[in-house]
Amino acid sequence: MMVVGLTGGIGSGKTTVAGFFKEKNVPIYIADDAGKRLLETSAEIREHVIKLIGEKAYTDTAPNRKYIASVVFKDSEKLEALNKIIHPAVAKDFENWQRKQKAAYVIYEAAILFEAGGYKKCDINILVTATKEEKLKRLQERDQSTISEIEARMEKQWSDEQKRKLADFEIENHDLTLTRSRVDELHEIILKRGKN
Ligand SMILES: CC(C)(COP(=O)(O)OP(=O)(O)OC[C@H]1O[C@@H](n2cnc3c(N)ncnc32)[C@H](O)[C@@H]1O)[C@@H](O)C(=O)NCCC(=O)NCCS
Ligand SMILES: Nc1ncnc2c1ncn2[C@@H]1O[C@H](COP(=O)(O)OP(=O)(O)OP(=O)(O)O)[C@@H](O)[C@H]1O
Repeated sequence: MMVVGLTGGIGSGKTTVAGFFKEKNVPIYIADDAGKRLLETSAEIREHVIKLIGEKAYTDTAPNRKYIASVVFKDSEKLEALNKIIHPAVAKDFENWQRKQKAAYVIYEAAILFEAGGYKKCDINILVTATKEEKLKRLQERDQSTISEIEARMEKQWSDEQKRKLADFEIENHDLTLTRSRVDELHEIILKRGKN
């Protein structure tokens, strides 16, 4: 079974594109969601995160995501250490999930697919892009984030130029109708590759 990596900068439309593949009954694994779930449920991760970020990282048993974000997105070392805690657990969780899937291919959607090296385990890698203006507008509408909060995250991610060098395909996600037809096209290409 092939693994297709799907990534893109914050607000580029990764989750939206993953939804279009889901409509074609392609199993979708959202790494961000797995990271969130493990942060909430793994006692081992909780212990490591509190050691790294302090007691305020959790209120009772729930992770304080806003607080953790406020620390790590302005401290590259702490972000890297947090990634080292969460990513291996997500990789194991993905392998268990993938074993249960019955499909020609699955999608592994991850915000930092290239930065964290996950693309090396994928047979094909798709990059979703949009203009900075589009991303800022979408995120302000979706999350009511401030521009500085969004830019703090953008600075911790590679540029589209860097990602393009490692991507097999790009989806320029401007008009949703065109994006949907691009997904249809890539779906056929992926199925053909799987047959060869
Ligand atoms: C710091 C955390 C708690 C902030 O949670 P929050 O709910 O505010 O953000 P969320 O997880 O929904 O991420 C929103 C967006 O932020 C960006 N982002 C998240 N993690 C990272 C990271 N490690 N590096 C760069 N950008 C990131 C991505 O564009 C992501 O789509 C969370 O992002 C986190 O645990 N990140 C580190 C682990 C990780 O890399 N998770 C994502 C893949 S497993
Ligand atoms: N082509 C588009 N036109 C208009 N709005 C869009 C388009 N694509 C996505 N959106 C909207 O922009 C917001 C961000 O899209 P989405 O959540 O898919 O991005 P993402 O890359 O997964 O973001 P994150 O990195 O935060 O997870 C959502 O509210 C989504 O509905």
